[in-house]
Amino acid sequence: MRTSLVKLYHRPLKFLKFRNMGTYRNTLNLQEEDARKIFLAGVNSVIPSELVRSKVRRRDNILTIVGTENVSLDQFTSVNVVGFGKAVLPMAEEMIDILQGRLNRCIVSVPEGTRESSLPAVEINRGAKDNIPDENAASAANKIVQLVESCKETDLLIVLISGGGSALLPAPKPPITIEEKGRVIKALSRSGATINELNTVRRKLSLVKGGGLVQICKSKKIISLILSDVLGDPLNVIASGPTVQNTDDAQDALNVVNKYIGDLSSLPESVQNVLHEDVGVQRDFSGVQNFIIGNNTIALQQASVVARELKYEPLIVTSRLEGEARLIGEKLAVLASLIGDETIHRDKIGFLIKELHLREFDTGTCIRKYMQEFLNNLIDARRQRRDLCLLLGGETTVKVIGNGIGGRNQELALSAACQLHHLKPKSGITILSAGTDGIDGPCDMAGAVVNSLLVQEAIAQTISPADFLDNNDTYNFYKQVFSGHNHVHTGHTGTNVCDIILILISHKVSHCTKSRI
Ligand SMILES: Nc1ncnc2c1ncn2[C@@H]1O[C@H](COP(=O)(O)OP(=O)(O)OP(=O)(O)O)[C@@H](O)[C@H]1O
Ligand SMILES: O=C(O)[C@H](O)CO
Repeated sequence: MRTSLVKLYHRPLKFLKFRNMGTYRNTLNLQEEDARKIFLAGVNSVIPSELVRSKVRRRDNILTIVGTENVSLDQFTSVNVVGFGKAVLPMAEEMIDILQGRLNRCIVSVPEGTRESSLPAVEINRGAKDNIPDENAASAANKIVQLVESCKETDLLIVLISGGGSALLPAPKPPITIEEKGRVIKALSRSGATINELNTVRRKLSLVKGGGLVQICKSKKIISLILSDVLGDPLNVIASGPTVQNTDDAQDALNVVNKYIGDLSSLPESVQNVLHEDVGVQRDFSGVQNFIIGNNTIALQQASVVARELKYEPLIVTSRLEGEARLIGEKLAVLASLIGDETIHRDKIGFLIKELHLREFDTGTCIRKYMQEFLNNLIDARRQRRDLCLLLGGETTVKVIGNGIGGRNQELALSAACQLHHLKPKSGITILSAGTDGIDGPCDMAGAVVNSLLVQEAIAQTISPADFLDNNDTYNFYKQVFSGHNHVHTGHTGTNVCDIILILISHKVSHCTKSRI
């Protein structure tokens, strides 16, 4: 299959008029272009079809998931593929191509508005508008359940999973209706339940989540290929773990509901009853394999390769950044300013990193060891007079109180820009924050890229960044200052592995006087 990689749209700098064009501004201009290239490299490394193509190989009738066992297709009577999630159509198309001559059926449940496919073999069902389960998604789930139930012991089932899979495979335990289940999930979500908590409840209320899809399938071999949109890739959370053995306690879902809703009597009786049920015994899962084929770490790693090619010293800080976007933006600006200073402030940097919980959990590295390595790399890079590129992945949050337009990435970036303006760092600093899905909040931009001069330039245009931040109107801030030049614009990328935040720090101290910046 041919894939089109994601492109960036942006107004070239030459059309913009900057005052005081000087060495410092030039450094920032270059950093901005580099930040965009590095981000794009990260996104393009997690394009779903490419991931399937690179991780699944077929030679004659031997199917290999790279880095694991080989499976002979000859041992199976038939091969079926099912998929649910925002990114599974291109994944399915690649699988169909790979399974040529061996595929029985392929059914996917994808969001409303998803494109057509040129492959007639893929049975596309569209539903769950705005990520809310509906009758269309329920009917898709029904078709998928029927196919999975019809699989024989000697069949191979391949399951394709990506973010949004929970809403696209709704099969509530009877007598709960789709509407009732949706109401409970919405109430929890509005009360601030995390995705881990939401999906704990979804596992309890569903026939197919929490390993339920395996439970209804007789096939001895089930292979799941998963594109993770959850920090840390917890298999039971991504799309609520339909092919992962359920290890929940009978009390877990009840605890979540108690925490956020409190009075269970406000819930439909059907939901109350199922919440009180025991978690049943599940079948043998030894023939089930769940593979993460793409995640935020992969995107950060590829971004760091390109950062190095662009002559930066890349330092991956974390793939699990969480917290209030504005606060995180401020802290990252302080961290960048400290790192950009001539003296290395070991204690202050260490304190900030701990405070931000920027640990590289993925490698299992303990925080002390990680900090030591981080500081050593930093000192080395400084000695060699190399520019730095810090890479972070994750997903921050925004409590929207204003009535403006924006998203967590645009808000993080503007808050960082305000802090940089306040701190007046001597090094050139550029911060990019953008969603790998290309959509930040309810607007058509992936995020924004800012630097240590942006706020000064906004103020010179009598634009107050604080007012825009307070009204959660960061989208319009960027539109007004330099006509949206600072936006990161990709359109829908077709993938989603959370957000990427890049911090570029020049080793050169500004030639401009402090008052200049
Ligand atoms: N005006 C705004 N300013 C800042 N953030 C906003 C604004 N409006 C919405 N948001 C934030 O955007 C988030 C929704 O963004 P988005 O649609 O990217 O969600 P998501 O959870 O990342 O979805 P997906 O799982 O598809 O990536 C909400 O959590 C909300 O906090
Ligand atoms: O579908 C879901 O449950 C979320 O996108 C997390 O994977």
